[in-house]
Amino acid sequence: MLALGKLLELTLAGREPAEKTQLTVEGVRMRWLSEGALEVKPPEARDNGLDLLLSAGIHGNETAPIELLDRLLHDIARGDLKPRARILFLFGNPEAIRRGERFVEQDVNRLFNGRHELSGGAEALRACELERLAASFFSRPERSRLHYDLHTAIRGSKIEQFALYPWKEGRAHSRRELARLRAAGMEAVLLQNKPSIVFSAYTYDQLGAESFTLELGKARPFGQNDGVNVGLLETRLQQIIEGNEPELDEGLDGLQLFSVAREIIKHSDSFRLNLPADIENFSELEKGYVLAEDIAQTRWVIEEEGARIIFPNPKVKNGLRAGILIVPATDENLA
Ligand SMILES: O=C(O)CCC(=O)N[C@@H](CCC(=O)O)C(=O)O
Ligand SMILES: [Zn+2]
Repeated sequence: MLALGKLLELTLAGREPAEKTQLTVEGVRMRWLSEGALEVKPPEARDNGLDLLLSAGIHGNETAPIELLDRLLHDIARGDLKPRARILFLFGNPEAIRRGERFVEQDVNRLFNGRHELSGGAEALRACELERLAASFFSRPERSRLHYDLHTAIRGSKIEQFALYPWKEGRAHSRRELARLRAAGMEAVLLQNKPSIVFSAYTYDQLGAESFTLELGKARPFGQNDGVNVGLLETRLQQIIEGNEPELDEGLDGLQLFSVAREIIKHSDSFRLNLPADIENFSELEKGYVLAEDIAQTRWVIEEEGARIIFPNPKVKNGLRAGILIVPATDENLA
């Protein structure tokens, strides 16, 4: 296999490759751009006009998605997977990946859309670099742009695999992309309804890509991901890469849709979340339940019918999201 196919090994070792560009037997050009960043370019005659950004390891302990991208890259480097799409592979937070931790000082996925400019440190610089790499990759006009930012969650989930679809004023969520996600094994999609500071929101909002955060299961260390079944997603990604994806109809085939009712923001060290430590994502919450309490007698009381909680995390820094309250949504506003 070509050395550049070993992007993960290089990243884990903190090494730069001796040769920055290599050609596979199929004439596919692989170009190392920076730590954890590799561009794959099919020969001109085979290029189908899709620019596909695949990122993982924005959180360093979420290893199943990193292993998935590593397998795809190996297959390309060996000539077993023959891309028709141009692809950018990104391992988001190399130092956190090496340490097996969500982040070192700051959560990189809270530093996009301008936020990295408001702070310093290695992770703010990395968020800036990831924005620059994505912007340069998605700078070619007249091409389709697709970004999947792959994650696993801190806790178990009543709905194992789901996507979060960013929001932008005046732009409708695409039914076709939802059908594609369903075919890739996603069981639910959270349709966002306000701007956000995560990576997928940046590429959606600023770079015009169809972008998603995908949650694939529970976060575990490298080599312990048998319980995370990425089979359907892996097959669909191989098809997208090779440009032989089966026709998608517009049916959503049981895909559950949710929208955000409220984001629970932790304002102070007095913040208390009234949920058991082992609560699963998508757990339902009764009307009237006091979900959280914070400084100055602030109380978060459930008022919504059919409310559920995802990503509850009282340990986040003050000012950040400590959970999302979601409610069922319909498909009526899809384009
Ligand atoms: O399990 C958790 O609490 C977090 C899992 C995770 O990292 N999720 C992403 C979602 C990004 C988005 O909102 O699109 C995150 O919190 O960064
Ligand atoms: Zn994550």
